[in-house]
Amino acid sequence: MESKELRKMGIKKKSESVRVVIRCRPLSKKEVAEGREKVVNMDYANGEILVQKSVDEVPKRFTFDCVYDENTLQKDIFDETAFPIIENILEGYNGTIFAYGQTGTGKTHTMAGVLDSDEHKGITPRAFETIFKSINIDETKQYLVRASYLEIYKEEVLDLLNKGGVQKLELKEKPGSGVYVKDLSTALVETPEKLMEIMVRGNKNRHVGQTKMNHESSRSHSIFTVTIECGEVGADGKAHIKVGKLNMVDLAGSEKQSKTQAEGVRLEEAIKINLSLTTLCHVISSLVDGKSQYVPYRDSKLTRLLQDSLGGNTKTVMIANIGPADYNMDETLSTLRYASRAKHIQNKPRINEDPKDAMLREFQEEIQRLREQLEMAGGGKFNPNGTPGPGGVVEVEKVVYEADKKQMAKLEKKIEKEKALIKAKADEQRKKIIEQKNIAEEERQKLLDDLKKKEQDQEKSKTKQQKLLKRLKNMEEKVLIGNEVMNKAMKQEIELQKTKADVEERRREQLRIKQELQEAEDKKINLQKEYKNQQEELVGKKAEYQKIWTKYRGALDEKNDLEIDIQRERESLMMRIRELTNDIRLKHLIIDNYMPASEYVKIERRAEWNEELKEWQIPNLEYTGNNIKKNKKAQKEGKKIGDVESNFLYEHILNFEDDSEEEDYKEAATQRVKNMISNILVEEGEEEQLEAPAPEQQQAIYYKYTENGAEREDPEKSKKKKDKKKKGLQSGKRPITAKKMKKGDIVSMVETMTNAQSVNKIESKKGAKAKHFPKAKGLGP
Ligand SMILES: Nc1ncnc2c1ncn2[C@@H]1O[C@H](COP(=O)(O)OP(=O)(O)OP(=O)(O)O)[C@@H](O)[C@H]1O
Repeated sequence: MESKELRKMGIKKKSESVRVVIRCRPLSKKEVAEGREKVVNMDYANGEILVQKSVDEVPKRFTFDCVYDENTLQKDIFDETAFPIIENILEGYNGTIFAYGQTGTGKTHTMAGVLDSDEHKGITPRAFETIFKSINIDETKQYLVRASYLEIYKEEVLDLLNKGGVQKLELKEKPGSGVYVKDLSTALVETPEKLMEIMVRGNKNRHVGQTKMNHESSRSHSIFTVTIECGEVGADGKAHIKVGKLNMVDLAGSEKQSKTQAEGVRLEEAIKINLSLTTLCHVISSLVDGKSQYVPYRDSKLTRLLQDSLGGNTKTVMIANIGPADYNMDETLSTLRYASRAKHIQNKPRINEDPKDAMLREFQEEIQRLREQLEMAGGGKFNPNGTPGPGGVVEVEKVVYEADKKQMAKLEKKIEKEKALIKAKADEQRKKIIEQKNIAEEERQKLLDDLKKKEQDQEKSKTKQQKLLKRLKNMEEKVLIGNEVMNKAMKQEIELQKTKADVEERRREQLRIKQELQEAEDKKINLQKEYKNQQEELVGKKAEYQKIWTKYRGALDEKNDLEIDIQRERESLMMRIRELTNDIRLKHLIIDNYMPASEYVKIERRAEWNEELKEWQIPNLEYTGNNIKKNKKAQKEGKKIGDVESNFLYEHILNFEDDSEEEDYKEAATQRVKNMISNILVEEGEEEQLEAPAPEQQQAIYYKYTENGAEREDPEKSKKKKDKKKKGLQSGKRPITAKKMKKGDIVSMVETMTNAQSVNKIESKKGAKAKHFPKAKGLGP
């Protein structure tokens, strides 16, 4: 059904994919000589290609509408791939056949081939023949065929048929008819031979050059276009014109500079070629990924001219040419990937019906005018069966054309005869005028001139008739109509091609279904695999989960145990902290109340941390205070000087009733307090002396303890006091608390001593003096 009718019925025309076939050329002689390996394997029956560099590599698999290996005949690839498109062109569709691929892979061989070889000629010359065969066997239609040939060289559009030399042309766009080339030469053709002539002429103008990869490399993209207009009677009984356009495109090949080693002009060409091919790939990608709003057709002349063929209203076949050799594997894979993508491009082919600018209509109108003029000029009846003319019934038009041919032949003879008759008549009359004797010379001349003019006018009229006739003949010759007496063999040939194409179409359909089924099957298997994997994964995960759960439970128990342990430890630490805090409070109490702040600072400043023993140490302990005294005593008694214990407390804090009590306490007390409160006090500035100790010179510092705390005692006074003590005199100022103290009971001693009330009482009694000594801190009332 026609697209117009479908549209009227609100049915949208179905879209169809770009058909993609692959052709692999044989290994070249050079490649064989170099020992190149074949990495491409083709399965024609399944439309499959496997690319594999080595046996242990997983092959890369691609499927296409059809795949052709190196043994494929030119005729077969034409019949199966190009013929169906050509059939559609004659029905008013636009069609594009384009060859794409790396340089030197056989694009030109596929499209043009060897023009003068029946066996090796390519798609384009075969298309010429088929077009005319198809026209000739159809007696019910009128056709007008015209051709143009252009190339895109370094991003310039050049007219290959321009008689005045190659000319740069501009691209224009017309709403409705799309992109076209302004002022491109068009040749009307009536025979396949004329098309061939045109092609050969155009090829001479093409940019072809030698590269490292191909000794006759196309340096430009070429497009040979054949436009076929067809007049026929539609279902409505009226004549309609359909216009089909066939583009045969031989692209320049993509090339890697590293391989072609192109330089200068060749490199310049290669850059432009690669740029436009990259744009072509971008166009393909944007058409296929479905996300792009924008398709970059305008980024190159090539894509602009192919706009209708890719994602437009054209039936398109892409022939992707590849090489079989290992060293081209990357390019082969790249071509196959793009070809694979191109399979998904959707076009919406439609029949071009009754376009306003159909040339055939202009021809029909002109022919009608010529007939009428000839008739008026006495040329006889040109339309014996009425006036079919433009828009008339083609069936009748064909009869008219046949009648026209006879009429024209008759008219031609008649005009020739009439012309001869005019001349003969004029000659006879001229003779008579010359022979007349009774007229003046002047009058004779006038008669002769008049005769000549008449003869010329008559001749002119006949020449005009002849011109009209020739023009009519020419125009009618261009309008092609099937020939009833057409060679039976030719008809059979076309029929055979049609049948072959039908069979091929069915085979492809089957293959497509098979591929779809295979894809569905693969998907199913993958899903099953995935499902199986998921099930296995689930079992694995369950076991893992169990493991983790057990671990978690264990960890939880451990955490609880730990928490209990920590709690326990915390409690014991708290106890320890309490103990220590109490201990520290005791130390503070002792320091604050029994040691002047200045002395405390001195001791603190001199204290050193012994990392090894993890304790604070005061250097030169043995050379200080009572130790010296003790040492002296020991020396006097002839004893050896050994370790001297601090007797600070003994000497300055406590007074005991007897020696044994004294000794016991001394032992206990020094153990607990000796590191905190040393009895070694060295006057500031004595450090140097400490370096080289002279015990006799060391001056002991003494403290006296009063109810108000500790204060430094004058050494002289202290000496006297000691002397007194020696004499058995009791000091009246002895601390009351010391007397009450039990052995080792420091805390009770401190508590007694620091009883807040008594301290307060003392403070209130002593007033300002008490303030010079720190008070016991941190103890409860
Ligand atoms: N199928 C084939 N059978 C035999 N020979 C082939 C085949 N395909 C290509 N060749 C040969 O390989 C060579 C290169 O082919 P061709 O010129 O057609 O490549 P191309 O793809 O058009 O290259 P470029 O892009 O450089 O123009 C030519 O000599 C051609 O005859």
